Amino acid sequence: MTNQRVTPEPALRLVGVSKHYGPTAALDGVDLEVRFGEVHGLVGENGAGKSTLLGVLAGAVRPDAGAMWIDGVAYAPAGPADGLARGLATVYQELSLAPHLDAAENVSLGRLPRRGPLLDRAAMERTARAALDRLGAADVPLGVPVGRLSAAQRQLVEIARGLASGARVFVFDEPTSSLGRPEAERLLVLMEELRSDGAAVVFVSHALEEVERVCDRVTVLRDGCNAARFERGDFDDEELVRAMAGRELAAFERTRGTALAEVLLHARRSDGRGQALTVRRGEIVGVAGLVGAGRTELLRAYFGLERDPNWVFEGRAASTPRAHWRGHAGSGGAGLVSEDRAHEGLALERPIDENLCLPRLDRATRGFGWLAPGDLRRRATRWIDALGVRGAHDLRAPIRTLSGGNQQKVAVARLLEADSELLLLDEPTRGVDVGAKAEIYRLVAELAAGRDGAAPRGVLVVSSDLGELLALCDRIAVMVGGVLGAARPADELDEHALLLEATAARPRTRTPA
Ligand SMILES: Nc1ncnc2c1ncn2[C@@H]1O[C@H](COP(=O)(O)OP(=O)(O)OP(=O)(O)O)[C@@H](O)[C@H]1O
Repeated sequence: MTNQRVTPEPALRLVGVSKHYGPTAALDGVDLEVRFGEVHGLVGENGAGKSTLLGVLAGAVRPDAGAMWIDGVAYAPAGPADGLARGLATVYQELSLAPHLDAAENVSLGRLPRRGPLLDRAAMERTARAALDRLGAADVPLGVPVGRLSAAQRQLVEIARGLASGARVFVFDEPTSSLGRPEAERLLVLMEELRSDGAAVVFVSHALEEVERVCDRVTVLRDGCNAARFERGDFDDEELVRAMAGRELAAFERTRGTALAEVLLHARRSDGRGQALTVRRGEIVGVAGLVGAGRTELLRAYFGLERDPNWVFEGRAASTPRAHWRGHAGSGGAGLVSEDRAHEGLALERPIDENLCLPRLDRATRGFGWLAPGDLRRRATRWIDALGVRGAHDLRAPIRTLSGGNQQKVAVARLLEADSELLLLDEPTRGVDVGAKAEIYRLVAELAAGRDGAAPRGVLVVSSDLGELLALCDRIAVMVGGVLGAARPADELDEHALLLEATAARPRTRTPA
């Protein structure tokens, strides 16, 4: 009796969890076990069921079948508050805090301390400060609405909220995908620290090298089912990809393009600071930099989405971008894939096929042609096959029913479908799985080279994924504090060099000494 081994209960146990949406089995009998003191990876292709599983865990999605336990005690949440009450904190990629409340209020939300009839602001600040200090996040301001904080700071507030409520299970939903490299590194270290403190950490990510680095075990989902489970040391990212896809995937390797003489875009700062950026027909140019360096602002200024007297634009595609803004793409001119697909990229309530073919529909309704329903379906199906869009059984279903990564594939496909001369891609593969990433790179490279006898296009890519820029681009410039350095051949650069330049206190000046 005294010799009996005590098996500690797993932090989290799920058995046979299922969730159907009409004919789609988002989850089909999924099992998951996560221990205290481990970081557990959860990976799978776009549409594999990861977000649905997190929704079930957080109490936001009601499963059709299955059972769950937290620390050995049955868990059947009726809503998101139940998770936190049972010590489970979910850190979402999108803002899930109350944006108009500040960090101190968000950390104590649901458990606001009172002194008599009044809120005890001093106690709230003490609690928030203590939790943020534990995270080494003294730089997060307490008195600012969290809607105005950076993505990285908001995540820290969410983790602080979990810590303050005594959470022992932390679930991270693609936490590094909207962060720059330094913030992503900080978050990975934080997850490791939570593990050292004995917490259980679930890490959902498409960044497989990060998964390989920090995870003790990894559960792989495919088509809503368990596909594999790996222990640390038993897998590498190639093995993960094979388990996710159920087949070998061809890696993307680009033969560098040949830039033609024609300048499609020439962007320079009106105050003469830094270098000008030129995109010629036939080439892919990348812009690296930290989050907040001003890269997105450059694209938005070009499109006239924001009044910005800092930038002057010239070149063939410079005169008409605004006219082609509707639907984010158009014939001739330039087209943009926005980094904010939910608000600016897609019409979430409109059908999948309309979202895909919007540029053509736009022209059709303007009297430049007519798109028959059969034609719409054919074009949409072609893209769905080319990019492996999962879950698009019914092309007339609203696009919000697709998983996040599959929505992103549609946003990119739509731009590829338009015949813009200049493509501007802002974080084009955020949330996209490895297989589809390679497919998107291949299609973009083909467009730059001139496919099926079409004229070569020019491409400008903004990305926080340095590997992506190095794989895809002919030349890469780094932006620091709104000022661009010189675009240099990608072959002469590596991630380290780009990161060094991006984190330099001052940008390189026009005339090196
Ligand atoms: N509200 C919904 N209505 C219909 N289908 C849905 C709904 N939510 C999810 N689905 C479907 O369930 C499947 C699983 O989606 P889920 O979002 O869980 O995938 P995921 O693994 O998180 O993908 P991603 O990596 O792209 O975020 C997909 O086929 C998706 O289209």
